[in-house]
Formats: sequence, structure tokens, C-alpha cells
Amino acid sequence: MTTTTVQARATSTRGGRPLRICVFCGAAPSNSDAIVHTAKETGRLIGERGHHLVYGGGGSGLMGQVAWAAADHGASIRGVIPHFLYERERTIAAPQQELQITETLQRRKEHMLHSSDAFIALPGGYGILDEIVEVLSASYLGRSAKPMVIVNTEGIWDGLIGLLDTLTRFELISTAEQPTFHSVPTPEQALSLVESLLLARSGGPE
Ligand SMILES: CC(C)=CCNc1ncnc2c1ncn2[C@@H]1O[C@H](COP(=O)(O)O)[C@@H](O)[C@H]1O
Repeated sequence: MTTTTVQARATSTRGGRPLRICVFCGAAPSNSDAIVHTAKETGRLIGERGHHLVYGGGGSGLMGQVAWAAADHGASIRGVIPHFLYERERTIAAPQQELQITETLQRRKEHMLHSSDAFIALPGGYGILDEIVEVLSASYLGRSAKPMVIVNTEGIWDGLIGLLDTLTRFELISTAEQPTFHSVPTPEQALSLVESLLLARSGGPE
């Protein structure tokens, strides 16, 4: 499938407007070239495929890499950042974007959940862990049907996936309400999966 075809099909899934793809990614830079590459690739693909990036609003670390790559490839961007993190995560410049400053971290997550069509989680720290669990629990509790795809570069989410399996095995998580999330090795696969999932449910829940 060519990039052009994907873009045309993907944008048609939400009444002709770009897909709003929320990328969760760390504020730290990481010491792994593979992880940095994943961040840049994700931004590049979002721009090249004509999508709209929603992200944490910072210029630092992997977040900044995603945002700059997306901007360099023509994406429109919305950054969502709590007031108290603005100084810390904007010491390194971020690209041109529509900036939403929230009162709290909780409001940031609510805003991201509400204003995105799908979520892609990249490597990150406590913040990303918190954001992944937020989307999973919204799905588990039936409050969101939006797809989430985890990019498992360097196998960093293997532990989390194993933990969820363990909780399920001990029947601490109900299998009936299993939240749907997908784990893939590359940004290319993440974007293609998000596009096909949204295309399949075109006209489904916003
Ligand atoms: C699961 C857990 C103990 C969470 C507590 N800690 C946090 N909760 C929510 N957002 C955070 C937390 N720590 C950092 N963040 C923010 O989430 C974004 C990604 O952070 P991180 O690099 O994954 O870190 C950054 O904007 C960061 O400032």
C-alpha cells in the first residue's frame, strides 16, 4: 500500500478531516538509538500520511523528537501540557503548535482522551505508564472504544504486557471486559494498524 493511498483512506474515516493521533512518549531523551529512531519515525509518518498530532506539548526528549519530525513533514500539532510542567518541558523549543495549557495532569489526560481518535504509546517513563493505564482503564470500564497501539521498541513494554497477563491469569482482571490494545514492533505497523482500525469502524464511536 502506498503512502498516498493510506493517507486518502485514513482521512476519509472522519469526514475528510485528518485523523487526530495522540502520541504518548517520554520527556527524557533515552540512551537508545532504536528508541530515538522510533520517536522520529512516528512523527515523520504522522506528517507524511496527513494526520494531526496530539501530544504532551513539550520540546524535550522523545516528545520533542516526535513533534519536530511531525512538523518537518507537514503535520498540524496540538500540544497539551499542564501549567506546572510548562517551564520544565519547554526549556528546549517545541515546534509551532496549538497549545492547550491545563490546570492539572488529570485534565491533560482527559483532554488527550477526548480530543484524539486513537493513541500510539512509545517508550517513556512514569508519565507514559500512567497514560497507557488511563486509556486501558477507560476501555475496560466501557468509557472509550478508541484504539491504542503500543510500539514495543527494545521490548520495553514486555514487562507491562506480562503483568496484564498475570493479572488476568489470577482473575484479577475480567476477561469479559478486556480492554483492546495492540503491541507492534515498529511505528510503520502502528500507523497502518490505527488507520485500518479507524477505517473499519468509520462512523463508529468518536
Ligand atoms: C505511574 C506513575 C507512578 C505516575 C506518576 N508520575 C507521572 N504521572 C503522570 N504524568 C507524569 C508523571 N511523571 C511525569 N509525567 C509527565 O508525563 C509526560 C511523559 O513523562 P515520562 O517521560 O514518560 O515520565 C511528561 O510530560 C511528564 O512530565
